[in-house]
Amino acid sequence: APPAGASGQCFAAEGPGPDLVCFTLSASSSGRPEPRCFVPAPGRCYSLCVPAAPSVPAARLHRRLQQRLRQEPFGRCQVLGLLCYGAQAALEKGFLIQDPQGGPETERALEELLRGLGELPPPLGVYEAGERGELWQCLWALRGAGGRELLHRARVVAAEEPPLHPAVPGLRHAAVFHSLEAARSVVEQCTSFIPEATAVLDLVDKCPKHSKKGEFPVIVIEGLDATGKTTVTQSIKNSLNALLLRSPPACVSQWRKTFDVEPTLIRRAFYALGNYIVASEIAKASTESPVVVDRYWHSTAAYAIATEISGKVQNLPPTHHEVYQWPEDLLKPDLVLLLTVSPEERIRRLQGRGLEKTEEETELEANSLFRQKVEESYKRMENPGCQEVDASPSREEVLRTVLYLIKKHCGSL
Ligand SMILES: Nc1ncnc2c1ncn2[C@@H]1O[C@H](COP(=O)(O)OP(=O)(O)O)[C@@H](O)[C@H]1O
Ligand SMILES: Nc1ccn([C@@H]2O[C@H](COP(=O)(O)OP(=O)(O)O)[C@@H](O)[C@H]2O)c(=O)n1
Repeated sequence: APPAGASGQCFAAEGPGPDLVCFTLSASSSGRPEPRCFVPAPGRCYSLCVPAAPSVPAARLHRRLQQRLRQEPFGRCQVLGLLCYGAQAALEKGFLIQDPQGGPETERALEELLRGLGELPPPLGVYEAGERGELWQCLWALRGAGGRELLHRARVVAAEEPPLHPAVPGLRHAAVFHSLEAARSVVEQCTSFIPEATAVLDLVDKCPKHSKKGEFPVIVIEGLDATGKTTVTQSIKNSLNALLLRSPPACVSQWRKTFDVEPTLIRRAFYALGNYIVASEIAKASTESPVVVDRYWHSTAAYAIATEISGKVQNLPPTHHEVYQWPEDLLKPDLVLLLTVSPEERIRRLQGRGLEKTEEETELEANSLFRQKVEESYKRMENPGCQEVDASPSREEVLRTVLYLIKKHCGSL
């Protein structure tokens, strides 16, 4: 909900610069300081937002806007992610577009972009400085024959940062799925424009529902890229005569590149379904031998949370939040080990693998925040939680530690 005392809407801009900037829109001044730096003169500032409710058409519209705003003539603008509360305090997701030059071209291009979206395009927000330097937002609905109608004009005043990041309440429906049905229904809505969605659903529907674990232990290895999951899971497989599985499973991995370019809602639903397919493989395999799994639900949830929650680690949902709870209808492993290494060691290992040798400093900074959020989300997972393993020592030593923990938790094998 908008922060207490907000009499209109609240805006939270994301991106470089301030982490979460909140503004209240109100008919009269609240006496709070004016956000003077919001539109740097002689620049102009605009907003475009679509409903943040978990709907496939809205998610695709957001993605379309994002792609168009990366093209010309918007190259000279700074485009920031924007979360805002619209009518009836419903969360909206979109973009704040800052044009440092402030000519008429950007506004014309934005109008054209919106008109190109077909019927009922989202309104265009235009920010204007008032006579005394105060800031106003005008919300324009685009009409036929090049016309537009003013829907709303309101004063922009600074607001306090809300106690919860605005994306937190919607996470469970927009990115972190807690049931097969929830993920399935999203992918089902995509069959008309993603042919692979039908193939994924066919595989899911062939799996027995509510798979039960066999008598052998099931161990999941989690961690960021290059923390040593492949190395450790291979070694466990050899040491314990275990079957090695991974999520997403081989049968859907050829479709990853298709779903990876889709909006969060669709992409995360695909990975969630992958976990249910793996669950049925685990159920079968664990009647015959120990099973080791390279990534599972904790990866799907932790990456989804970390990408949806912009800004600093403190913006993550608080500990014990419902997003950190294991889905009730997904087979639970006996033990989940989280491999962690220092950022420096992780980069050494990435480079050793011949990937990403050079990175811009700013990107590294963004990556570092992202990495921290993924790791912290992993650590907050519950029921089952992740047990952390320092994976910085040698391969042999890491394997010894992991085998010791498996014996301790799963008894003699
Ligand atoms: N304990 C370790 N010490 C040093 N290098 C390691 C260790 N474990 C893995 N590596 C190396 O680090 C790189 C990433 O490991 P990998 O197992 O592929 O990680 P992941 O599967 O988590 O991405 C590989 O080149 C691997 O050989
Ligand atoms: N169970 C899983 C596995 C991967 N993923 C996604 O896939 C990405 C990493 O997968 P990957 O196979 O490249 O990882 P590595 O094997 O390189 O460590 C993450 O960014 C997640 O977004 C997921 O959501 N759920």
